[in-house]
Amino acid sequence: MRHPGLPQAWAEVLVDCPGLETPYTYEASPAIAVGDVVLVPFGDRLVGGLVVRIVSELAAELDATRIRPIHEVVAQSFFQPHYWALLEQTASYYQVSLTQVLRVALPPGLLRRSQRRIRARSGTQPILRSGAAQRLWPLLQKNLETGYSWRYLCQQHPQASQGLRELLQTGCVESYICLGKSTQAKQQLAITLVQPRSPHLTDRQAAVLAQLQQLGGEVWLQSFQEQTGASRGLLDRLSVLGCVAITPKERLRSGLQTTDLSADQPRQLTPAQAAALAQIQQAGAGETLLLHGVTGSGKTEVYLQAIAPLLDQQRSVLVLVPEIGLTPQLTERFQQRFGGDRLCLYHSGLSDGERYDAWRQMLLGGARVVIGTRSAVFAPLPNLGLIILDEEHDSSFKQEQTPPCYHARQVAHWRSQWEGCPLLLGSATPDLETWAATQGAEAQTRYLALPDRVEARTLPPVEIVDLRQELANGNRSIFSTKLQQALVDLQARGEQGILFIHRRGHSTFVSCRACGTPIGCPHCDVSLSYHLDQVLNQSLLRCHYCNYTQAQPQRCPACDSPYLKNFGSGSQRVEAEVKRLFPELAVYRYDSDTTRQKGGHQKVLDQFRSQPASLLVGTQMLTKGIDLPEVTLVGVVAADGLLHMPDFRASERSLQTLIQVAGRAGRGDRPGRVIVQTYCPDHPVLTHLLDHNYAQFLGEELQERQAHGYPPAQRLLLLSCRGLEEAVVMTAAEAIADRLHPILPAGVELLGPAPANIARIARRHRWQLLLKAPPETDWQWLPLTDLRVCCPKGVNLLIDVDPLSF
Ligand SMILES: Nc1ncnc2c1ncn2[C@@H]1O[C@H](COP(=O)(O)OP(=O)(O)OP(=O)(O)O)[C@@H](O)[C@H]1O
Ligand SMILES: [Zn+2]
Ligand SMILES: [Zn+2]
Repeated sequence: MRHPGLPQAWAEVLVDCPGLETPYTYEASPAIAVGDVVLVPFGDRLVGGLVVRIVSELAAELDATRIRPIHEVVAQSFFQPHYWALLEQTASYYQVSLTQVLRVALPPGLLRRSQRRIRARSGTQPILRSGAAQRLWPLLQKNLETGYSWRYLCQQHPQASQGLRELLQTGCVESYICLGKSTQAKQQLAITLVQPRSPHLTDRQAAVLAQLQQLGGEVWLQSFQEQTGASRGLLDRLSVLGCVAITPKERLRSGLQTTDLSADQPRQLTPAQAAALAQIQQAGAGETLLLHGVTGSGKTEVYLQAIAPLLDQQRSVLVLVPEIGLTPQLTERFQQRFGGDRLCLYHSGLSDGERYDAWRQMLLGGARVVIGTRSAVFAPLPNLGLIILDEEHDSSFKQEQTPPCYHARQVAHWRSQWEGCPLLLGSATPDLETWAATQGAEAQTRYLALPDRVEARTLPPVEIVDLRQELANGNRSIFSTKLQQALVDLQARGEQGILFIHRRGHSTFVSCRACGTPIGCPHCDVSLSYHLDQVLNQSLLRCHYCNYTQAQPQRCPACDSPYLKNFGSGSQRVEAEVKRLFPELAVYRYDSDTTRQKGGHQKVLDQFRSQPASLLVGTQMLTKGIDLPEVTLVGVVAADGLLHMPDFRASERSLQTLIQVAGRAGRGDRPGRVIVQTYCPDHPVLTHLLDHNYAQFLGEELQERQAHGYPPAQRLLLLSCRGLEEAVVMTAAEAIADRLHPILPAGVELLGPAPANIARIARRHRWQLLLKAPPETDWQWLPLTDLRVCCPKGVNLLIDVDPLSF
């Protein structure tokens, strides 16, 4: 990484100031390397920064005489070399700068919050000139291990910074970065088991010790007292006897709430689970495994048992989940198994301070399990033993719309190789590309299957209802006769059910009966959805892309006719219909409108779970692995909205969604039942839903993709131009096409430019180009700088490697 041979080098430094995104250039000595934490002049101050690039030639627009040198190196290679390599690999693959990767990987303000410290190197004895240096040296001898903060030392002598510089020059002291303790990190008393047995214990004391042991030997004092009823006096007595220690420990702001969860014991594995676990434990460094387990087959139990021995060996585990909505249940299970102290949550819902805390804990703390969403793939865990990606087919692992457009599964794959640990992908409906990698003689990924549900539970039978027939029979309700009867039965038996609808809101669009014009968003090329605001008791039209909201007009904006009609149903309408038809059922809506607040997902699920005869009406969110054992009925109100998406992945996505929704039924002791309503009952996706043969579907779908040259047969890259003025955006896209056509490598195809599926979102027009290439080609030939030059001011170019939406 170092560049000693270069005659003159410049360093691009990411300056740690809020809002600054592009690096600044400084003159660098040959000793400076990428990844160094440095101090640089910025305005009239000195600020911390991170060296992100060393260049030997200065950009033309920069004036060499005005470039200032780096003030000094604070810490060399602050990041582990393979962590840095991972960031560089991500930047290079996704065609973005390292800075853009750093922005998602590191918590904001990392350097600002960190502390610069100085310590003496042992065994050195310098000859010192200045009084300040002579004064500081003996002080540094007093704490050889961690030294003192720069700030503290500066308070010890008026010329301290000069003295410190002299000390640094002699090489007998070193400067390093220490992640500062955040001021808000709370301390709380914890009780730790020291000695489980002692000759003179009373029965009560012995019982309390046994309980502590059962809870894993270390818990928060307060929650332990609440759970066991042990008095503080009794615990203090045990502490005097040397059986326990009661000490303050740091409590993470991002830490888990102190819920009184009972400890959970590992389950006796089924033969299939045991076989999968054995393979995971044999997996080699950097190996990828796919755990394809049908819904309710006990994948999570396999994860838990794969993790436990690693923690005992002081290794860490990273668990990535698609969305935070799914995390409360999963977190709860992990917490019950391992205890809250060994778990850490990391997701974008945390505040900057919380993210910083979590980061610091991960860097400094011992082995632990981190559960997080997409960006947690960059969590700086020491000594990784395993990476797990649960629901690996979920598209929220891919960042879209803002660079870097990375896929956490891809980054996890590289990371497992750098760290030498296996990567375990889990799903009931694996992604076609993941599955394809398990096939054939040169399979890259080991395939593990859990073909059955645990405890001999069966997958719920699926019944398809033809809505055309319902209409012919005079049923104009959104519920077929069969689904209505099923809801009546559900109510009579006091059971729980789920209704799935793929759109939120009340109606999906409003249009004029006189002229047929749908009411559209003024900022996007989509129609507005009808919402009923229960608080304001007002009818609203809302855009699901830019959130533009207006009151429902009285007359058609196009022809002034008063006859407006709502079409298509969303979750709100379904909820209202159920309430009207089945007043005795307790109905809860589970969509992004009702779960917006912190802890909202958990709250809705808890309410639903506590009612005997209840119904959960929800959107896509329902598919994310929630485990509700009492649910016996799943109804899909209209499958059609899913089936007809304009995307080559439409079949794969809709079958995944339907299998996942159907999989919420019959997970407990009572068998489940699934009713799917549709206007096209013969759609191949529904045929495969009926036969529960997902692998066969994937096989057929793979052939389709090969025939049409889509992934995994070909690689894709999307170049998307966005801007306020359509003509300017279009011209930029055409200029890019002109620049690319003459240099396309053999086998690479360029499609477009053309407007995106939704040609305008939030007033920005979108024109795009799609590159298709054989799987072995890379994108390094793309002249990125030139392409950016094609885009005038006001047009943004987004590069999406392996895009998932168009
Ligand atoms: N070996 C086992 N014996 C008994 N019960 C088990 C066993 N393994 C898992 N379970 C229970 O079965 C239920 C389903 O398991 P789990 O949620 O792990 O399945 P899953 O495959 O992750 O499901 P999904 O993908 O549908 O979310 C859970 O309540 C779990 O506690
Ligand atoms: Zn009209
Ligand atoms: Zn809009």
